[in-house]
Amino acid sequence: MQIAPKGEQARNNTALPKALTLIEALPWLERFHGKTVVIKFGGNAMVDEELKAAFAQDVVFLRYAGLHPVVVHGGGPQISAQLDKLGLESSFTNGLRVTTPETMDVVRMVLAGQVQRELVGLLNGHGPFAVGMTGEDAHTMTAVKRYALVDGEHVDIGLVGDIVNIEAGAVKALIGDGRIPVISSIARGTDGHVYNINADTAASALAVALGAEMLVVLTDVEGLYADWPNSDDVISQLSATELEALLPELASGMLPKMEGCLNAVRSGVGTARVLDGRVQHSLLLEIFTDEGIGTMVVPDDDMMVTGGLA
Ligand SMILES: Nc1ncnc2c1ncn2[C@@H]1O[C@H](COP(=O)(O)OP(=O)(O)O)[C@@H](O)[C@H]1O
Ligand SMILES: CC(=O)N[C@@H](CCC(=O)OP(=O)(O)O)C(=O)O
Repeated sequence: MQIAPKGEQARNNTALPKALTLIEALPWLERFHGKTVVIKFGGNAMVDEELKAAFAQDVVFLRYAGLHPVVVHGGGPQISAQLDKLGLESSFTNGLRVTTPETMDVVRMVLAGQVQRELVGLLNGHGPFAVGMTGEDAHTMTAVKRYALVDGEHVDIGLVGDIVNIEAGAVKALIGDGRIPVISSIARGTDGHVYNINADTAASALAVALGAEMLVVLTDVEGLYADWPNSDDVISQLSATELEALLPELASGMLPKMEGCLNAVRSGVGTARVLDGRVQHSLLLEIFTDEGIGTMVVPDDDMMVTGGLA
């Protein structure tokens, strides 16, 4: 038994700020309780063990707070490292990996066999929550071959797919069972082939199919820079129409992310956010505190609302 001297706990001046921080989360808890949040965890944000562990804590926190988190993960750098180890060439066209059948085997092995397994393991360190799957499972994601548009020409980039259908039943069943689906961006083709899908595109399509409240993309920059690479001023909020106007200027990895955000908010997702995954607990800070961090894309008619409350 431990007995505290009378009044000591109440006078303890470190307690109040902690309580106030918790109370700051109350309106957001009220707002997001029971809502689905699709979180894309980019390969570039998985830079160290501490960050990955903090990410897992945040996702489980969301689950305990009554939200329904769904994780779609990337793994581009991890795939490139493995291809390199195997002496296989790796190249990108318009931010998409040129995917030969041999490359596809490595993509599948790294995403479903390594990255997804690691995230599932970290999440399940907190309880029996995470279930890993790929878009192939239960026909969750169906794709057709995608061509890259280069100087007006359609260029063949191999087994890269565009999602044409999402069958969200399996993911919804997992959510209904209190699980946290962890999904690799691989799809079954209408032609029976297996396709490599950009993970931002997959997360966006899934957010739409699930009727998610929010799409959150964790990457390795603070958000969308207004004038990249010349300045690091981050656009904190923009409307779908404003984003659409910016798309032609965007380069490399940012293009599929912002296209995904645009597609999401134009198709009924409440907001889409790009956050710095290198900042520990950026997910919790974004969802449960008043200071929005990163870039938030809102539907055109929500543009008047500020501070993250779209
Ligand atoms: N306007 C922009 N604002 C921020 N980053 C940009 C912009 N345009 C291009 N980028 C690049 O996009 C990268 C993020 O995309 P990517 O490397 O594919 O990340 P991830 O692995 O998280 O999907 C940034 O590191 C940056 O180099
Ligand atoms: C078609 C295509 O480019 N697929 C990606 C899939 C992984 C991914 O998107 O990972 P990040 O989010 O970490 O970039 C690739 O092969 O790298």
